[in-house]
Amino acid sequence: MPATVIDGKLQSERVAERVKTLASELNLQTGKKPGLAVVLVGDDAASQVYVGAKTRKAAECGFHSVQHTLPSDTTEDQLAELVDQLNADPTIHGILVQLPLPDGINAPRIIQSISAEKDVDGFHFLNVGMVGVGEFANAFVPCTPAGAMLLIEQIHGRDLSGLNAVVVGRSNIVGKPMANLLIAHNATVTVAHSRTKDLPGTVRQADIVVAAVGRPHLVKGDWLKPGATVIDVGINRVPAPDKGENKFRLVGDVDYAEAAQVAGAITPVPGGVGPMTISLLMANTLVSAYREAGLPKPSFSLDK
Ligand SMILES: Nc1nc(=O)c2c([nH]1)NC[C@@H]1CN(c3ccc(C(=O)N[C@@H](CCC(=O)O)C(=O)O)cc3)C=[N+]21
Repeated sequence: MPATVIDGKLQSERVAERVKTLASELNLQTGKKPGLAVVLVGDDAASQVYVGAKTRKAAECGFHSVQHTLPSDTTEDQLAELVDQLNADPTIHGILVQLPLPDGINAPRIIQSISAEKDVDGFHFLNVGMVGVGEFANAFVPCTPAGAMLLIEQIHGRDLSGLNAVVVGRSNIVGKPMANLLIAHNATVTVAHSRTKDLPGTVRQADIVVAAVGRPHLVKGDWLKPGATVIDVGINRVPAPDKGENKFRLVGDVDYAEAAQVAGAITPVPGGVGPMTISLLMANTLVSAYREAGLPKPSFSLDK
């Protein structure tokens, strides 16, 4: 039986609807709007697309949405100055500095200079540490792993006791926080990566596979346990000569055509984890605004 397709676009719209409702309630109660500042340095084409999508979604959710686009020759000190200004701006509850930053800018320094209370990407060491120790009440969880968890929740519920999860990839942005979230939800977690001895055999143990390595079509159908849930975090642009010269298409880290024959449930690319990332950015910003207003934290579990 072919796999259930997990509709990330639909689920992301459900999250965004809830954000929008909660933003308007905040506005009625306090006269304030959640404020999101997105900072783009340079003219990377893919980054421009993503940043535009974030700025637009924030406006759709009824936020105060600002985009700062800086030239590629911006200095690290100039960027740090902008971050300081946004840290001090009471109308801004979330700051996102789009990665990657141009060569010559110390990205870790810039990211760590964002105030932890406005770090809606969840990259500040304070947020990383809180997620690491399972202290979620005041943590911003990175948007991609948080979105992936909500999709997993649609299939397995919130308690993953007794299930084996294999995360392929150990990045600070996805793999490591993903593993922490899965552990917090009682899964038995393996983090595999390029130095893992038997990657196919390791993945075959998984009831839940999260692929986040940035290698197009790495995970094959015969790597999967039949019925497994497959969450494909990869967003790879590959040449698509069938669409014309110099045309590209997006593919995940999973060979979808093969995997869909074996998996129980699978996320597509596009239309899977990507849209969830953007909606969870809105959710984090909303939560930040509620916190600043002294209101109780809203939850974003996607009950069916
Ligand atoms: N500080 C920072 N925070 C980020 O969260 C961040 C970042 N830097 N740098 C780049 C990556 C990438 N990222 C994506 C978000 C949404 C889609 C997304 O919505 N993708 C659509 C397709 C979009 C398209 O067609 O290109 C989909 O998968 O359906 C993709 C990629 C956030 N990132």
